[in-house]
Amino acid sequence: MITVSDLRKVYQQGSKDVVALDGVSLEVPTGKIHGIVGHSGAGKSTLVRCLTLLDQPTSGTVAVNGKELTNVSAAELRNARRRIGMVFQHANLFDSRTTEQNVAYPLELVGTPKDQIASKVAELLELVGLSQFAKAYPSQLSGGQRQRVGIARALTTDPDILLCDEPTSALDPKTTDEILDLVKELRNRLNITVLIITHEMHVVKQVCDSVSLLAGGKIVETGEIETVVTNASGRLASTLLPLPGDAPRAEGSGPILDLLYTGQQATEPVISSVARQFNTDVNVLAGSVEQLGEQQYAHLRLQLNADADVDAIVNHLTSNGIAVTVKGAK
Ligand SMILES: Nc1ncnc2c1ncn2[C@@H]1O[C@H](COP(=O)(O)OP(=O)(O)OP(=O)(O)O)[C@@H](O)[C@H]1O
Repeated sequence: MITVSDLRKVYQQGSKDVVALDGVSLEVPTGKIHGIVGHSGAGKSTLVRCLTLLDQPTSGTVAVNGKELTNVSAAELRNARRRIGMVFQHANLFDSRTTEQNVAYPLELVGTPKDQIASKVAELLELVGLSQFAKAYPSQLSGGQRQRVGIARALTTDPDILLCDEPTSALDPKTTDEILDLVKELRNRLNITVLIITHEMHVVKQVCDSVSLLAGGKIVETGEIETVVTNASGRLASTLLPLPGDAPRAEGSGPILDLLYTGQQATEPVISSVARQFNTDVNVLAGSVEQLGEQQYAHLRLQLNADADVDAIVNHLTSNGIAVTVKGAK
């Protein structure tokens, strides 16, 4: 488990203070995969640097399994850093080292005996599916394979947390999915806690149990995927489950409703039940149905008859667990 409490980072730029992190608090339980998304300048890189203790936060704490990593002595810093394994956008491998030598590097740095290094490296290469590439050099590996080496290297210290900073941003869609599948498999096998910093919503959809939106150095929205996707007033719902951009324009003056809901409700005949019970036509203006993790989610934009009883219909839908926003009539 990682617990971030009221983390602040203020940089000095000349006489000006730049508040890069403005009271970030976050708790990710053991074995969960949490995504952190945000636009450029939101504070993602600063958060990564503070979590990996490369940068000292101005205030606030970071704790792994209840043990505080911030404010440790210089002597303890190295051990504290080992609790968090780091995966970067580019694997940053040594070109002159083979796969196994790259993975061995962090263990050599701390003087691990050679036989222990050999068995640990073999175990990790097996885990990431690269045993047959142990003697290959980075130039002989694909981008996805290089990222697997980076992941194996991040696991050499048996970290409690795997912190992945834009891990798939340099990869094509197929390789992205393979790496995300690997991250999920590692979580399942090692029960490791994973934090993924990303600007790709696909990553969140594919692999995350929960997500936070970072903006202006603050977490402005956070929660389990199911909660944020069906929170009609949140910013993440429409980003995770956008309607097609070329949705047909509404015609007439009938009210327009946006519906967000999950698998359980998706199996109910929502549209026909509204039409039947409330005696209105229901025109589907746009729709998006997606599988996120194990669940199916739907986002529908409907137009009703001008004289439809909107309040009663909204009540009916919300009592069935569907989040509804009335977009007004056009
Ligand atoms: N060393 C620094 N000195 C001064 N200001 C900084 C420093 N590092 C970051 N900042 C500022 O802090 C804010 C957050 O920057 P940060 O790099 O963390 O954002 P980001 O979300 O990672 O953006 P990107 O996705 O573009 O990398 C920005 O306003 C940035 O200018």
